Formats: sequence, C-alpha cells, structure tokens
Amino acid sequence: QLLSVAGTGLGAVAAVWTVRLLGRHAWYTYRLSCFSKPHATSWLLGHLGQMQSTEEGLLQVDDLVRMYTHSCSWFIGPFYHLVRLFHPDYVKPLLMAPASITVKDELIYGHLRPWLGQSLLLLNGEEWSHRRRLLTPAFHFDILKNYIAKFNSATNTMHVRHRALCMCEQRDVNMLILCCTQPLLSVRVTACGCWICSVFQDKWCDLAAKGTTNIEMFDHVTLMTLDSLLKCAFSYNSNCQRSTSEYVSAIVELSELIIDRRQKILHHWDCIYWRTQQGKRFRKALSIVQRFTRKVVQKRRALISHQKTETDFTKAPQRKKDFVDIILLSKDEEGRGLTDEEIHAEANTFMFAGHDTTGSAICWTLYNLARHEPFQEQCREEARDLMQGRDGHELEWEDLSNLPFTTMCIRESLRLHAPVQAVTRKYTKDMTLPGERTVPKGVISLVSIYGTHHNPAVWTDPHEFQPLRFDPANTEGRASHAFIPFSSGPRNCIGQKFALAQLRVVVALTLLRFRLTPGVNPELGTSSGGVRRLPQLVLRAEGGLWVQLEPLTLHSLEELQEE
Ligand code: HEM
Repeated sequence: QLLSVAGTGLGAVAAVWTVRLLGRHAWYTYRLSCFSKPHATSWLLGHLGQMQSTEEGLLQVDDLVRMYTHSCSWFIGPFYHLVRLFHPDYVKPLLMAPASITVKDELIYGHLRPWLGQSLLLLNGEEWSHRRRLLTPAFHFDILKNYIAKFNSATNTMHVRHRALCMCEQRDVNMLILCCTQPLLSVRVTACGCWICSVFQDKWCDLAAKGTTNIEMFDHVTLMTLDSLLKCAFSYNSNCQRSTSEYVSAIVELSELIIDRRQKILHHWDCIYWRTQQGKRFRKALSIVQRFTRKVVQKRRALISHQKTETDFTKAPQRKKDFVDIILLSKDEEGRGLTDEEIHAEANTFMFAGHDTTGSAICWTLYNLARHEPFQEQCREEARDLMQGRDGHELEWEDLSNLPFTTMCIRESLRLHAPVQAVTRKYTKDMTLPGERTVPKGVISLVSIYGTHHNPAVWTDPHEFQPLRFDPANTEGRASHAFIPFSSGPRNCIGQKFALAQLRVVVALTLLRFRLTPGVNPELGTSSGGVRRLPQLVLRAEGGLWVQLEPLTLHSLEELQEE
C-alpha cells in the first residue's frame, strides 16, 4: 500500500513537472516566433542532435548564415531554447550589455566549475565586476613586458636541438641513444662514458636533424604554451616540454574530460557523472592540479609575509612579479584582497583559459602561413629586418609593434580559424535586437564567433585567407563587431594582449628558423589542405594539424643558449 501511495505521489510530481515543462516550451516557442526557425525534427525534440562539434557542424553554420544572414532560433527538446546570432549588428547589443544583467549559463560553463571554481570566467553580477577590477592590473602592459623573455625561452625550447652536458668535462657531447623502452624514454651515453637517463621529447630541430620534417603541431605547441604560462603564472620552470610533468598531464586530461562530458548528455547530471570512470579520472586529475596550485600559493603567501612591506617584496632580488604575486597583492578600494580560495580559482583559470586558446591560435596561424608561401615570406622578411645587426635571437617588447604584416596575418587567422567558436549568455531581462526582435529573458543567446567571421554579408570571400583585410587602410567602415575572436564588451577576454604578444613572438621566431609547407597526416594520408576542422573547447583539427619543417638556420640554432 505504501508503495502504491509513493508511486501515485511520484506520478503526480512527474505530471506537474511535465506540464510545467511543456507550458514553458510553448511560451518560449511563442516568444521566439519573431526569429526564423530552421527545420526541426519535431515540435517537441526540435533541433536535438543537430548541433555537431565536427566539420559538418561548421558547414551547417555556414548554411544557416547564408540562409538567415543575422540570426535564427533553435531548441533542444523542450529543455533549452536558444537564439543563434551571427551578424555584428545583432551580436553587438548582447555583448555590450552591462554585466549586471548578464549571466553565464550552466549548459556551457557549468562543467568547468569543479575545476575553475568561483573565478572571473564563471562569476556573474557584482561579484564579477569586483573581481575584474582587482585582476585588470595583472594584465597591464607593464606586467606583460616581463613575460616576453618567458615567451622567447619557451619557444626556444620547442625549437632547438636538445643539448646535453657531459658530466665530467662540462661540455656539449654527441649522444648515443642506447635504448628506447618507450617512445620518449631514452638512456643516452656520452662519448666519454657518462650517461644521462631522462625522459626526452624531441624538439623541432632534433626531429628535422633525424629526417622527421613532417610534424603535428598541436601537441608541441600546447606543451609550449603550458610551459610559458607556468613561468608567467607561478615563476615555475616545469621542464614540461622535455619531460613529463604530472601537473601538465593533469591539465591536459581535465580539458579532454570536459570535452567528453559535454558530448554525453547523461554525463551532464552530477549524480551520474561522478560515478563514471571519466568522473573518477576527473577527480584524480583535479586533485593533482589543486594540490599544485595550493602549494604555490601557500609558499608565496609565506614569502610575502616574511617581507616587511610590499616594497621590500617587489624589490626582492632577481625575480620579476608573476601573476600569483600580483593577485596576492591586489586590494580593492576598501583594502580587501582575495582569499586563498579565490586565488586558486584565478590561477587555475589563467592556466585553463590561456593554454589551449593561444595554442590553437598559434597552430592555425602557422598552418595558414604554410599554405600561403608569399605571405609567409613577407612575415619572415619583416622579422629578419627587425633582427638585423643584433647578436641575440630574442624578440623584445618594443619589437612587437614593428611586426605590422605578421600581426595582420595573425588577425586574419583568428578570423578564419577563431580558437573559440561561440560564447553564450543569458540575460535577466528581455533584450531588444534590430528589426523589433526580442530575446526573452532566460533564453540562451549563442553568439556565433565562427558565423560572424564567415558571414558573406560582412566579409567578401569569407573562407579565403587574406591578411590585407586587416591593413588599416581596408578596415574603415567595417562594423565594430565583425571581428570578435576575444569576444567584446565588458566580458571580453582579459588575456587578449597577453595572447597577441605571445603569438607574435612564436610566429616571428618560428619563421626566422623554419620554412613551413603543408604537411601530410600519416594516418589519413591526406595533405593538410584537406584538413577537417574540429570545434571542441577550442578549434582543433581531426588527426592533428601537420606541417613540413625546413630548418633555415640550424647552425645558429645550435648556438642558442637554453635556459
Ligand atoms: C588566442 C587566445 C585567446 C582567445 C581566442 C580567447 C578568447 C576568449 C573569449 C572568446 C572569451 C569570452 C568567453 C565568454 O564570454 O564566455 C575569453 C574570456 C576570458 N579569457 Fe581569453 N582568450 C585567449 C587567451 C587568453 C589568455 C592567454 C588568458 C589568460 C592568461 C585568457 C583569460 C581569459 C579570462 C580570464 C576570460 C574571462 C573574462 C571575463 O569574463 O571577465 N584568455 N577569452
């Protein structure tokens, strides 16, 4: 009897829930009728399963943009209602809306919360404004200048031939590779009998010297961006480009698990996810990352409290301020700083938001230049002119503004292959768009960066790589929100100057040292001209992005002093 009462109770709750869900669905369908709606599978399931994170998914966006020019509505079962926007005039009012009425929706951002916590990327309203004010100084030019040497050094590590010092004579030696138990592990014996056992990863010059000129860029470049972020955030030299780092592997694993979770609808529910294998792996990787961040922050706080004043601290010999130093010292108007918990969240966000995005931008820029030899040559000439008469192989802060053509190529690549394909928002009030259309409060607005960057109503030949679009002489009259790789408005990317600085350093140094041509994916046997784009957390390529390297200055590279 008890069971049947419980059953009736549950049935009643389910019925009320279903009626409410359908009522809500009908209401949003009515409110969104001012937007065009692409063909849906049914009145109930809508466009469920039609949005794909594949090449076909991007081609589908191209079709929507061609057909609807500025926007359309979309719904995923009766659960989620979206407005998809892909025209600057429609994107602008939403991105420029005050952050006080903007909410990051949990559908896209919720899975990041266990890792990033209450950080700038995920906060809303007043808490977000307060945090943004506190963090903005950490991205000031004066701070970014200090990072240029770290960008150079991380790039050098990616490029140069590994040098080993003979233990007894303290000089370079030719090494014999004795055994290779794993692809990366090798015991190396020097001519004089010293041995060095380490986990090595061959770098671009090593590979080229061994005759491997066809390389996949994503793995190399992602490790390089992680290496430099660790140096900038924590002054930590992880050596992760040469040997395995537990922390770096954990970050890579977390990013992969987030993509995996997004794609499995049942894994969206915490009560299911944490019981799965993936959930358990996520927890394990997370604990490694959190332990690392906690340790660095604790150490640094202790160091600061040992210094009598802030001035003493900043005057501490040799070490320039890193991201953690700055956020540990930042105070609001009332003298309030961030708690340890908040600092962990921001440091984790810095690593998450900075590594894949910049890595993707670097790979696609190099790929586009590999496919366009004359543009590549022009960038190389620009970099050579800059370095002429110099002893060093390093770019300096002042050099960055003297690479106008390279910067145009980077911008064009960010347009054609934007690392972040879309951002989403919910608004706490109705938002009016051109043509008397209204996005009702609570509906998800999906700002398609890809769609806006490939909109033929905005860009001529949108699928062509044409850097001169970004020549100042050609940008006049372009809509302010036509180019939005870093989003725009109050919640734009706080790290964009950091990313652009790193991009210029990596691209210029790479072109000074290597000639790039399109590579061949050995598994698919296709040249990278036929690459299939893969929009995940950031834009990648199925089977990787391959280029052919031709070293231009091997001799001088070998002379480079590694840190
Ligand atoms: C090419 C590289 C990058 C691209 C394309 C990029 C793109 C973006 C985009 C589109 C957003 C808006 C996200 C949203 O509204 O949901 C964003 C936000 C953000 N980005 Fe970046 N980003 C890049 C590099 C970086 C770097 C290097 C850092 C830090 C070191 C960073 C830190 C952040 C943070 C903290 C936010 C949140 C800002 C806020 O909500 O106030 N990004 N980024």
